[in-house]
Amino acid sequence: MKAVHFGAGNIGRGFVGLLLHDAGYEVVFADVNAELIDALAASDHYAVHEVGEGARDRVVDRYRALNSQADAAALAAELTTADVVTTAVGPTILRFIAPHVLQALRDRPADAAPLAVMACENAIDATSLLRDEVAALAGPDEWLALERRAVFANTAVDRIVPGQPEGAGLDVTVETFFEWAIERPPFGDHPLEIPGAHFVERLAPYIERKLFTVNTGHAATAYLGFLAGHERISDALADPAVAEEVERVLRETSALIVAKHGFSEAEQAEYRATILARFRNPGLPDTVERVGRQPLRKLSRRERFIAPAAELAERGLVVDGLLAAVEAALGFDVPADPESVELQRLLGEADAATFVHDVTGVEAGHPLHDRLVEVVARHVR
Ligand SMILES: NC(=O)c1ccc[n+]([C@@H]2O[C@H](COP(=O)([O-])OP(=O)(O)OC[C@H]3O[C@@H](n4cnc5c(N)ncnc54)[C@H](O)[C@@H]3O)[C@@H](O)[C@H]2O)c1
Ligand SMILES: O=P(O)(O)OC[C@@H](O)[C@@H](O)[C@H](O)[C@H](O)CO
Repeated sequence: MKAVHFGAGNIGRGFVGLLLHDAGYEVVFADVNAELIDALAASDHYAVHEVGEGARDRVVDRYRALNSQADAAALAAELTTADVVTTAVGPTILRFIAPHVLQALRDRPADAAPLAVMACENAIDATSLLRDEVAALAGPDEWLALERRAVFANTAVDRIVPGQPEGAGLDVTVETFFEWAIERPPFGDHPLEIPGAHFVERLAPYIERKLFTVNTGHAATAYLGFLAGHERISDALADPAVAEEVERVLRETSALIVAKHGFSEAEQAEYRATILARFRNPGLPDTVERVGRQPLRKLSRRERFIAPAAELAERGLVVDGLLAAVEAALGFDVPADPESVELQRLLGEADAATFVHDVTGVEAGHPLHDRLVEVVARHVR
């Protein structure tokens, strides 16, 4: 069994690659970072160091590594005989992966088992997004012939893998916790066997619970922590003023998760408490800059703040904490992050209504719209 995994970064090496390896797959890492790929190719293993209760070290071996930009022919050959394709590159990069997947479907023998494609990104329906990019590249006629050569399954992945310190090499430090939920129905009678993953009939409750609890809480901690002058996520949450605000945000998104997906209040409260304990893990050197990265993506319509706030507002429920977190995000000014630079440029140039329209995608007339404009108006310069 062979899996080609795009994105040999933190979650790629520290989670998806590890679980595929443990499931018995020969993993082929594909990445555009030449230095990383050369280092992976030059080594025959790397270690995943867990931190936290019950931590143990794991070794990933029997992998190969390919530069997906410089060595497209070798990548195409690997894809032709792969069973599984996964990605962990970031949702905005999926369109660059689509041509490789299309080529793989074209090159595969018509009678080969369908290629299982799973995008492991923090985004709702990320695999569907990738499939739509592949279908658009193919065009309707060719897609009709090719689509049966693949199974596209949406997934939700959860494990905090911080940026790795300088000099760590290929090894990755991760938390002990992990969850990988995969849509079951696309596989029909032939589900994959990945012991670390669980297969679910409907992914929406899992991805929304994860994105609107873990990632909403994480991003709120990052933006509020950044403004309070904290560098690490664990330090930000040790600040009572930040912790109180983050808990307020999570009470709001929990109201939505419980109302919409039928998790009980007790179950959701326990999930929330586990997550806050994970953020507080002092052994995890996670930073507000990593967690707050790409603020424009995080402020977009289907993402961790605006999606739950919009649905809560539609239901007439409280969104004050989420709006305070959105306001904190507007203060994320990190020169090394191109989206932060762009955010600050927009705040300097656009009027509040244009900013709300262009960045959050919330339209005039929506119950959240005017409140967002009020928030942004306090920050446009
Ligand atoms: N780190 C986490 O805690 C975590 C947890 C769950 C989900 N995720 C999600 O996983 C994805 C990756 O996050 P990460 O933290 O591993 O980021 P990362 O920056 O560490 O890794 C991303 C990797 O993708 C590579 N890449 C970029 N463009 C590429 C391309 N065109 N083709 C192939 N590779 C390409 C980069 O070189 C990099 O090695 C994101 O969607 C993130 O939201 C991250
Ligand atoms: O990866 P992002 O930028 O979407 O979000 C940053 C973090 O919240 C995220 O990487 C978490 O660590 C992860 O989602 C935990 O499962």
